[in-house]
Amino acid sequence: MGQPVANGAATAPTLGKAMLNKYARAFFTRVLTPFAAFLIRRGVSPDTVTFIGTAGVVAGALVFYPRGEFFWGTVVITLFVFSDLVDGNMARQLGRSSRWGAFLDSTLDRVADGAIFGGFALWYAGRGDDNVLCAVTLFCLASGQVVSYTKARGEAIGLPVAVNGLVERAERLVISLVAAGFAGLHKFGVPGIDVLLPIALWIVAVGSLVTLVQRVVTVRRESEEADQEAAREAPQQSETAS
Ligand SMILES: CCCCCCCC/C=C\CCCCCCCC(=O)OC[C@H](COP(=O)(O)O[C@@H]1[C@H](O)[C@H](OP(=O)(O)O)[C@@H](O)[C@H](O)[C@H]1O)OC(=O)CCCCCCC/C=C\CCCCCCCC
Ligand SMILES: Nc1ccn([C@@H]2O[C@H](COP(=O)(O)O)[C@@H](O)[C@H]2O)c(=O)n1
Ligand SMILES: [Mg+2]
Ligand SMILES: [Mg+2]
Repeated sequence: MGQPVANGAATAPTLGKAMLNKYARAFFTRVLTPFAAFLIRRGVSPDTVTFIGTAGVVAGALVFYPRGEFFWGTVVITLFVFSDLVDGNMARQLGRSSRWGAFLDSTLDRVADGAIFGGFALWYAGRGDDNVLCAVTLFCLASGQVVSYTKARGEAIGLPVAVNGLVERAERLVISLVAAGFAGLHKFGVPGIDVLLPIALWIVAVGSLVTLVQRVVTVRRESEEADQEAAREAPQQSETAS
């Protein structure tokens, strides 16, 4: 989120970036920039794209996934999820990247993620009938939200949080959605392929846990360094004042 950018190209420090955000974002920025420019010419605002994209993801996840329609759910979600890359691109082309936009983008990311993993959980709690996978899915949902929270809270207390970790949002989505899309082919007669979704959910669960530990350790180190720095500066300031 929120990286400083110019002409649609990310210029943020890449320290600690996970693989997709580091490499795929640049590619999709190039691909999606003409489409973002087209929407701007049609008078569409970045906020509209953010809202419509989220609504599409939520609808795709909650209409199809609880019924076990993983292929069609993933198709609908995939059509809308790239709006998350288009809205920021539009804001940057317009020179209108704003704090409000950053807040809206991140907040609605959490809503979309909740719907995707909530849709899987509803399936396993219902006709999918698997308590263990329901629990793993709920862990994916909760840990993904906490992983994002660690960064937001760390940054809110003035720390750089200079690590993104092993599995950030793009990885969580790509692993889960690609697996769900292929697993959905089971309904079209492809045998055995439905096992991909449970495998993906376990990978996302373990990866999110590792990422959470990476971020907590980083915030602890950064906050200790910041507190020590503040303690060193405090006596100097009182000497200057007296
Ligand atoms: C046989 C047929 C099967 C059909 C299968 C169809 C499969 C298609 C499947 C999936 C496509 C999935 C695409 C997912 C794309 C995700 C794009 C996206 O939204 O990325 C968002 C991400 C982060 O954006 P932000 O910076 O706006 O968000 C920040 C983030 O949420 C932070 O969270 P944290 O990481 O901390 O947990 C928050 O902290 C922060 O607040 C928030 O603002 O954007 C990126 O990272 C950019 C990279 C995107 C890379 C997309 C790669 C897509 C790659 C491949 C998809 C195609 C796969 C096709 C398979 C086809 C098989 C037939
Ligand atoms: N409605 C919006 C959405 C996003 N922004 C800005 O873009 C940044 C996120 O970029 P992505 O490529 O990850 O979408 C966000 O931090 C905002 O600066 C906006 O202004 N308005
Ligand atoms: Mg976005
Ligand atoms: Mg986003």
